Amino acid sequence: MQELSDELLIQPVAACVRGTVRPPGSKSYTNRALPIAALARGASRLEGLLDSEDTQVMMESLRRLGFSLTHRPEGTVLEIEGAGGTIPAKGAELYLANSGTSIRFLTAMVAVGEGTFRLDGVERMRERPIADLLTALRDLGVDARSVPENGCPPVIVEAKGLPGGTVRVKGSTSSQFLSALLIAAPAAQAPLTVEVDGELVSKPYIEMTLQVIEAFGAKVTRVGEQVYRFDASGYQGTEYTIEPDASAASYFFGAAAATAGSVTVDGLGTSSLQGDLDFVRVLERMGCQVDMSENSTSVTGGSLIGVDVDMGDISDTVPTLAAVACFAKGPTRIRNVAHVRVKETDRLKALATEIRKTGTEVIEHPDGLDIHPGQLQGATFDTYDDHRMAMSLALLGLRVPGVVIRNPGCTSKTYPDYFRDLATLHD
Ligand SMILES: O=C(O)C1=C[C@@H](OP(=O)(O)O)[C@@H](O)[C@H](O)C1
Ligand SMILES: C=C(OP(=O)(O)O)C(=O)O
Repeated sequence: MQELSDELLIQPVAACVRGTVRPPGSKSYTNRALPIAALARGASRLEGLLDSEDTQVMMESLRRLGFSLTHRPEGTVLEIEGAGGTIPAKGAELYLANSGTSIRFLTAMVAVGEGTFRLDGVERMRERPIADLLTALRDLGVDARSVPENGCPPVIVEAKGLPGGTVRVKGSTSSQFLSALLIAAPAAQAPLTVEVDGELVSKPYIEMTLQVIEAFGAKVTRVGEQVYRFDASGYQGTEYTIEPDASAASYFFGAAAATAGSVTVDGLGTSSLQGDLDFVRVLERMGCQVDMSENSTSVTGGSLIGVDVDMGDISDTVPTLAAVACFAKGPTRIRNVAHVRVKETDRLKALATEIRKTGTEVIEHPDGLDIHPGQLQGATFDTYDDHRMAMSLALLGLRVPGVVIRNPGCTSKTYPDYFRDLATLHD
């Protein structure tokens, strides 16, 4: 873990960034593999997992739920003894900080157990919606409710097993509600069919969820477009390797683009299902060269042109693009990402506020941003306790002198060593 003070001055590169990086394990895969391994029969061994706040709160919660987790000295290897579709603890209080995946996945998971489970997080978590998931659980017969009755945490689940049947869930605010039900479904008491009700944001995460479910031996039948049937036969423990995080990789690709440099990300290539790897296709449209092999991806920057892009499927990379767009010739329009207003912070408002400090004109739309690049000046950026604000705004400092990141330690949510790794690319 890096020691960081309250403010970090970003050193501009002399010419451009160059090098190879391997970001830490994927948060999304780690936080799927952990609850699934806990629900499985027998032991699992997870390799390459992410060790950061979002995964620590998941691991700590699984311990509180009575599961046995053993970290190997290698750090990124963990062994976990599954309980065959049950929850050992008869009730627990779980603290999930500001980890959306953790609180959503665990809210559905604890329904398979017995007892009273309370799930809560930081102040901001108490503003992040979970109502659509609670509604779906109640429709299935689970007593699950928002304590303040505003559709947000804290949440209480009075569990007595997850019934089978058919359930519809809304996915227009977050895909995590659907993923949560899919993860719990193989441990239901009877066959369960899960259907998406209406529009679904962040779609690629659903393929990731299904991939992990199947890797742990559960059978899922795709009955129709966004209709999934499970036969309640449960999960089987296994050895599972987690690839690097594609959202984290976006900052290094962004660094190559912003400085007309060249960066290779090791461990992520054509074989990856992580939607955020498609961020490189946006950079390609802006004028970068992208080279992908099965297990690595390289981006080489050149002169950049602005783009008009729908980021609904890859919304965690909105802050990265917003930063890179400041170096392009011509405006960039980011569309279809109203759902980023309910993440760690309202990212559209926060990005507009902070990027304007550089002298760039930014227009905030209900579902996106317009960025009109101009002469850039240094600025001290507030980061709103949002790891992605800190990681993306730092890219501006690679070229603009005087960029300071406030509370750089907030990257510990998903990437504690981010600034150390970014510094390895300096020329
Ligand atoms: O399922 C996942 O692992 C995630 C889904 C996305 O959330 P939404 O579906 O809420 O957009 C993404 O923003 C988050 O970082 C991780
Ligand atoms: C939105 C994010 O995370 P989560 O929803 O899991 O808190 C993120 O990592 O950008």
